[in-house]
Amino acid sequence: MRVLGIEGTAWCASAALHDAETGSTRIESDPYEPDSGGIHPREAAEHMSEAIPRVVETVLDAAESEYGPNAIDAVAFSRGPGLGPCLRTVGTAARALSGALDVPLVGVNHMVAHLEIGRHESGFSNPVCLNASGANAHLLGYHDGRYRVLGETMDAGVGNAIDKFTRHVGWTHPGGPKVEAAAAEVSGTDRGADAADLLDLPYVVKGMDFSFSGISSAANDAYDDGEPVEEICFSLQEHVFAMLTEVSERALSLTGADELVLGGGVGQNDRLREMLETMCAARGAAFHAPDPRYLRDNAGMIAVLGAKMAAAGDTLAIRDSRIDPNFRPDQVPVTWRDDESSVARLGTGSEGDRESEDDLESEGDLESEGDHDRRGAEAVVDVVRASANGTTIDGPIVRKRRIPKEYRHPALDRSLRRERTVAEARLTSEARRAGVPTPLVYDVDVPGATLTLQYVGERDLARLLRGGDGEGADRTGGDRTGGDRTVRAVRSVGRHLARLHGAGFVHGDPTTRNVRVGEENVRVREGESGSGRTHDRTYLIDFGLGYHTGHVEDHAMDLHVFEGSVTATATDPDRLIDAFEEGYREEGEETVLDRLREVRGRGRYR
Ligand SMILES: C[C@@H](O)[C@H](NC(=O)OP(=O)(O)OC[C@H]1O[C@@H](n2cnc3c(N)ncnc32)[C@H](O)[C@@H]1O)C(=O)O
Ligand SMILES: [Fe+2]
Repeated sequence: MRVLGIEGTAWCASAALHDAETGSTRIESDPYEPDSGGIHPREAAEHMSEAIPRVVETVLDAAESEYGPNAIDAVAFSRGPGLGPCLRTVGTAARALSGALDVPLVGVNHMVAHLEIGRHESGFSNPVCLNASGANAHLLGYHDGRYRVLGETMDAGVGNAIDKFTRHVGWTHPGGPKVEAAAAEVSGTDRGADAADLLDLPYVVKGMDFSFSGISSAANDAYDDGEPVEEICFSLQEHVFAMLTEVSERALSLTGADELVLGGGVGQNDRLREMLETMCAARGAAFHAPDPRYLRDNAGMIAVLGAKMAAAGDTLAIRDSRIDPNFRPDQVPVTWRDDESSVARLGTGSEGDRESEDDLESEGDLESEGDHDRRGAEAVVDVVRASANGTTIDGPIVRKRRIPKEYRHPALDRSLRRERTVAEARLTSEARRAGVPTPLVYDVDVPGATLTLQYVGERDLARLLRGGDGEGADRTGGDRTGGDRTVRAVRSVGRHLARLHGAGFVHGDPTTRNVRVGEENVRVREGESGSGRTHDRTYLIDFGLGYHTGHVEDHAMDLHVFEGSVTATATDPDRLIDAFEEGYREEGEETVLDRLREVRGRGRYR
């Protein structure tokens, strides 16, 4: 199968021919280069209408001279997301060509193409995908027929966030390569590792979501204040890419996946690639970054995915082929994958750390086996048996140490570990005072970034979700189905978050991994059969990203983060999400739920 791909979502007019049999791809691109400032939508559209026919013709001519008159089996085009006027030009050209050549039309989601090209090249079966492009920044993972958004920017795309600064400085689009070159002047000297070179900029991650609006403005302010532009560029990269690397690691940890692929134009940046590579190496995950010509916008990725879709029969009738400027990656039914398994691999044995922890517990040999290590996304957790903990504390304890992250600038790393250790200690206790079950905090060692905490629960909610019906059924006494057990657990998480918000702070990272679930004995009520009864207690842990805030938006984000982690990993997310929101409604404010719906529906392509 040979597919003609056409790309033109914003700045790059491009056509490509991909031959699925030989694997060869020929790409012809013509970028729009504004004389000043950023992308002007009207100019970009004008560029597309001139350049698209040209690049298509070049590729078609080459195809015909190589393969003869019936060179093309399908025409694939990027349907969105992107700038409407640009997309319309591409759509019109693609429809006309599919008619003229009498071959099927394939509508490709540009963001899914950015991620599939890495999967295609690497041969990874089920990676977490980081899309770092101009107008977007997503973490995606395949689950139950779609690429789910595990995390994403809450405002600007990563490239746009950087370009906003370069526009302020007066540099032309694209700004990313210029920032990289300027930053290299700092990191090229050994001053790079020196704390003095790193400007303090906002670092905002919320679970696997993140925000760049504050950092762009702070970088602009630093420039206006006379900070050297190289140092701003260096600090901007260190912060922005560390945020992306951190959320990628959290996604690997949440899903249990051990493969990461990179996509998008910002992926051409060496420092970002280096950070991701370092992070993956440290946790034993495989990492793949495609060749730069497949990272920046190009029609090769459209043709490669187009060929897979066409082979799966996933083609479009002309009347259904409208473009979609807000086309989200999770709207695309994935028809072309033969591997149906989910990116979420918890409980299948590929994720050693949590698995062995739970085995240890279920065999009831925590005390006899002794100490046990676990490595989460940011900390190493030691479970210490009761008789060896050297205290009078009855029951196992955990020592949780935030380990240095080699990928991060040392000064940034130190301050994050310190801040989060302090926040966790403080908010874990505050939450308990607000009536939310949390571990007792026995000791805080701020310089060592280490907390000593009570061991709570038996397993995390992520594992309970994966366990499905079988797991909970016989462990909960009167409860018939584990499904009900998980529903009750998520409802209580809703109540817990409402209480935190009522007390004036957010958890910051309420994913299913940060909820522990354990049985608790309750007294037998009169007339009830059976010798005893237990019910579940759900604890919130890991308050390191929490902070005090009364903003409805921040409260809604907490709910969004939790729902994101459920949607990405649960088999029947809708029921769970309803229960979670019911729980929140019981104790929280309706305005927060209204805002949550707004956050969810927000188009983020700016
Ligand atoms: C919707 C679609 O039009 C859009 N595509 C897009 O933004 O082009 P893409 O090629 O994926 O990414 C361009 C961005 O990539 C940045 N970029 C290019 N080289 C870079 C580098 N060396 N370091 C940092 N950023 C770089 C540019 O500054 C620009 O912001 C998208 O994928 O979001
Ligand atoms: Fe792109």
